[in-house]
Amino acid sequence: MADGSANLDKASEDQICIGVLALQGAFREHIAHFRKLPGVTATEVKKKEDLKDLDGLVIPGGESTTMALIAERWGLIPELRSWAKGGRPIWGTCAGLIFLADRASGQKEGGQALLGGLDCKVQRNFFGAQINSFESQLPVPKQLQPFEHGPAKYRAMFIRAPAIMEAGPSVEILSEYRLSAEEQAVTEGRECVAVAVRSKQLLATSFHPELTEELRWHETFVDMVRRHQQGDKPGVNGRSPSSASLNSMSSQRSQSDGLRPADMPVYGTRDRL
Ligand SMILES: NC(=O)CC[C@H](N)C(=O)O
Repeated sequence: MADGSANLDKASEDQICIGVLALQGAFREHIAHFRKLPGVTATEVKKKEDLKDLDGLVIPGGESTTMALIAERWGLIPELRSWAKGGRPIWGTCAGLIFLADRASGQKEGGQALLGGLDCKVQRNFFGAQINSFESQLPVPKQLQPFEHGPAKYRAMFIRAPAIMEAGPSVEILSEYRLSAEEQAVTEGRECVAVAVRSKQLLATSFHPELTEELRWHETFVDMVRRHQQGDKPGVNGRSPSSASLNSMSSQRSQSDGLRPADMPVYGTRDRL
């Protein structure tokens, strides 16, 4: 009995709790992904009390103006700001990236409340309207390479997606999207935009890993959370994942290079090979 309870204590020590802002958008999909990872509890955040025991927070994709309006109406903006001030890890996907950015263009009239903290300028709807949504296979960034499993490309879903147009010196660019000649014609010849970045405890992606079978972005965020708990700095190039996350990683992937998984083939492709 005594041994059993000691094991339980150990298990709960390693357990981390990730909250996903659940006001609007793709929060259920994120929660389902996190729940596939051992040692991770994932929970919805709808009110300030839900922030209390979290180790990490995700701001999902959806519609950033609507999400900001609901958060304001429910009095959550100051609570989120003070939670973020603690330097705890936050991951913003798509609308969540807009939420985290210090500067945004293409906002609706009157703008929207941004949480800020990420020294970036994002352009809302950079890749066009809903009808222009697409998916692409992008090279796995070297910062994810320590997790050496799965294909060398990851599947990125861009849904009315923003792009990161400018990034400050503290921001590490994890992934870029190379623009086609056609796309460059409307971006004054700019060749690529950033679509995934990390800065201190913040991770931000333009695309939606939670809508694919890809788990490596979720594993990366879990690793950031564990490192933060251990008082460690966020991972830098070439560093191996924390031992706890190595233990938690699934070593098998059903995908193989070049094969599109049969999860959500909903959009046309713009592959950058
Ligand atoms: N899929 C998304 O999260 C789209 C974000 C949307 N373009 C916005 O401004 O909020």
